Amino acid sequence: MSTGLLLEEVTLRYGDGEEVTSALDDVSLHVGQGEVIAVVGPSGAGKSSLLAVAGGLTVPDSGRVLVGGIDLAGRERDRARVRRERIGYVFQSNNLIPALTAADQVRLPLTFGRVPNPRDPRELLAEVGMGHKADRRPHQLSGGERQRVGIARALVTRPSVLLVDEPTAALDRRRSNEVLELLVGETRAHGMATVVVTHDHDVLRHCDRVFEMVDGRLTAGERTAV
Ligand SMILES: Nc1ncnc2c1ncn2[C@@H]1O[C@H](COP(=O)(O)OP(=O)(O)OP(=O)(O)O)[C@@H](O)[C@H]1O
Repeated sequence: MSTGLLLEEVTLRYGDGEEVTSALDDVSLHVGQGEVIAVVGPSGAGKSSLLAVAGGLTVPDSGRVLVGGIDLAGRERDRARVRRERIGYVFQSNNLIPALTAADQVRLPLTFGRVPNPRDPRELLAEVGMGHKADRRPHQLSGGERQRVGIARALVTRPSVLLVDEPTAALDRRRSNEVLELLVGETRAHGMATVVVTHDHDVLRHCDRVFEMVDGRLTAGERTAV
């Protein structure tokens, strides 16, 4: 059984006839447990498509996607369960629900269905350095603090795969580094396979490997040249 995240010869096309776009063109990738990879590339290259397929939100036209050894090719109901229990999503820092306190944001993923072995939301907030602000709402938090809450929310189900989209977009250099250190630390401590899509070159030095996506194709990239 493969662990972490495995994509095998994945293709995803949009449109038909002469208007076909290959959003993902024969993409293969293995991200091991405890490993953080970065994906960079120009706008429209297929990075969001990669996250959508890896997260079981979009079913590819061909190829296989395995999350913690589980094939996402099954029924939608099974895929929804894998999404809920095994995949964590972190988006840009403005992705919290305005009316909810930090503690309630982190609890939220546990309200959509049974989760086998959740982490304690308050303990988790303390672990990401937000224990003292657990009762605050998003507008009472800084961008970096909101991002920490978003990370805690993604971790509460103990996911095996963590998908992270532009985590530093709204942050200054110091906050960006802190958020990346947190993501890498959590990835190592909990044996997740973490994929970070980014335009921020500062992010790359925190990652174990860097990939470049161009026209739907994924290739090993250089930390400095991309
Ligand atoms: N629902 C859709 N219908 C048709 N084409 C789509 C759809 N979603 C994405 N595409 C196309 O697929 C390609 C890959 O898009 P994708 O959003 O994955 O790129 P991206 O690398 O995430 O871009 P960005 O950095 O701008 O977010 C693009 O050519 C895009 O126009």
